[in-house]
Amino acid sequence: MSNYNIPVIDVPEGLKDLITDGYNFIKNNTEQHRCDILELNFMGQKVVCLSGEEGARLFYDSERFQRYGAVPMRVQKTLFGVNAVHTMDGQGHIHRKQLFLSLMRKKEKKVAQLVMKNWESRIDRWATSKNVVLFDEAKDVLCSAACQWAGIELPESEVKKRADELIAMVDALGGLGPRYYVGKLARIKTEKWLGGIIDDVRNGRLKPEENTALFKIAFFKELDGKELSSQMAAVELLNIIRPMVAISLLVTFTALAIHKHPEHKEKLLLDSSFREMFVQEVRRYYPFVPVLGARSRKGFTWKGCEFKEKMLVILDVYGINHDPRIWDDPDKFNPRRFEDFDSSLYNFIPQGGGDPTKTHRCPAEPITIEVLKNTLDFLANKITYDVPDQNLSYSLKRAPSLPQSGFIISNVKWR
Ligand code: HEM
Repeated sequence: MSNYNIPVIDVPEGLKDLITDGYNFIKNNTEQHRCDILELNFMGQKVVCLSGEEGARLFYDSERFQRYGAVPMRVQKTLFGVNAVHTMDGQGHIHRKQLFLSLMRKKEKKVAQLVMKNWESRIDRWATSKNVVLFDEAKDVLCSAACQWAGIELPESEVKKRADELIAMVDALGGLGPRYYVGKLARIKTEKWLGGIIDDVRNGRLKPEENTALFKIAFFKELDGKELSSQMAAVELLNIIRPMVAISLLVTFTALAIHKHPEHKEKLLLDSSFREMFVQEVRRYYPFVPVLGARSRKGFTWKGCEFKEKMLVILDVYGINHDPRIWDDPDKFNPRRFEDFDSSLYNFIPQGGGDPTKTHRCPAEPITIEVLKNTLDFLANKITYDVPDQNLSYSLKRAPSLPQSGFIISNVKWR
C-alpha cells in the first residue's frame, strides 16, 4: 500500500498485542496521529483501522465493504456461529435480517415485561441470602426471559447451566487459551440442544406458538426456498437468546453507574426520560463491543488511503463512543448529554451503525434499551439494597469487561 500520510503501527504479536492495549488501542493511536485512518502491520498482514463518524459512514457502505471473510473463525466458533447472519452480504443478508427484524418489531415492551417478572420472582430468595451477585442473577433472569420469549421450554433447574453456557460464548470474545475453549465447547453443546429442539418442531413433536422465534426460525425459508439445516437454524435461534443473556453485562454496569453516581438518585425516581438518557449513557460510556470487521469488495482510495480488494478493515466502535469531536468530555459519565444529542446513524454506535434494515446494525437496540430502562427502574426505585465493600474495578484490557466482583448487593428488600 502506498499511503504516505497514513501512520503505520506494527502489531508483531497480533491479537496478543491488541489485547494488551485493550479497548483504547486504536483510539490512542488515532489521537496521537490526529487522524481517522491507521494502517496496522498485523503480523505481516496489512489491516486498515477506521475511526470517527466519517470512518463509520464509510465502513457501512455496502458497495465498498462486505462481511464475508471478515469475522475470524475463532469468533464464529464461539460468539456468532459459523456462517451466521453476521457474515452474510447482499440480498441473502437482507432476507435473513428481515427474519430477525420481524421477530423484534414492537416487541420491546413484551420482552421487558418478561424480564421484569423474572426479576420480581427473585426478591423473596434474595431477602434471605446474605450476598447476591447481581451479574449471576442477571444472566439467569435474562436466560429465562429470552427462552420464554423465543418459545423454548426451559425448566427452572436448567436455567443456570444454559445461562452459563451462553455467557461463556460471549466471554470467549477476546480470550486466548482456556476462555476460548470453554466458549467453543459451550457453543457445540448449545447448538446440539437447540438443533434437537428444531428437529422436534419440524416433525411435530413440539408445537410452539406460531409467532415465536422457535417456530419462525424452524420454518424460515432462504431465497432459494429451502429451509435452514437444523444446525443453522440452531445458530440463528442462538443469535436471539445469546445476546439477550449478554445484556447481563450492561445490567451490571447499570448497577455500577447507579452506585457511583448517587447525585442522579432523585431524577432516576421522578423522570422516566432521564432514565432513558441514563441507559444511553451506560451504553456509550462502559466498554462492551470493542471493534467490528469488514473486507473491502474492490480497490478504491478514500482520504488518501488506498484500499485493496479483500483488505481487512476494522471499525473502532469503543473509540467512536469516546470521540471528543462527538462527545464533550467523553470520559465523564453524564446522562444529560443525551438531552440534546444530535444523533446520526454513525455517531453513536454501541450496537453497530447505519440503517438496521439495510446494514448489519443490531436489530435489537429498542429491546436492549427497554430491558435496561425497566431494570434500572427496578434497581433504583423498586428495591433497596446495600453495596458491601468489594472490588468494583473493571479492566479496559479485557473484552468483554465486567466489574471484578460482579456487583454484590446485600440486605435486599422491596422499597
Ligand atoms: C448487550 C446488548 C447488545 C449489544 C452490545 C449488541 C451488539 C451488536 C453488534 C455490535 C452487532 C453487529 C453490528 C455490525 O456488525 O455492524 C449486532 C448484531 C446483531 N445483534 Fe445485537 N447486540 C445486543 C443485543 C442484542 C439482542 C438482545 C439481540 C436479540 C434479541 C441481538 C441480536 C443481534 C443480531 C441477530 C445481529 C446480527 C444482525 C446482522 O448481521 O444483520 N442483539 N449486535
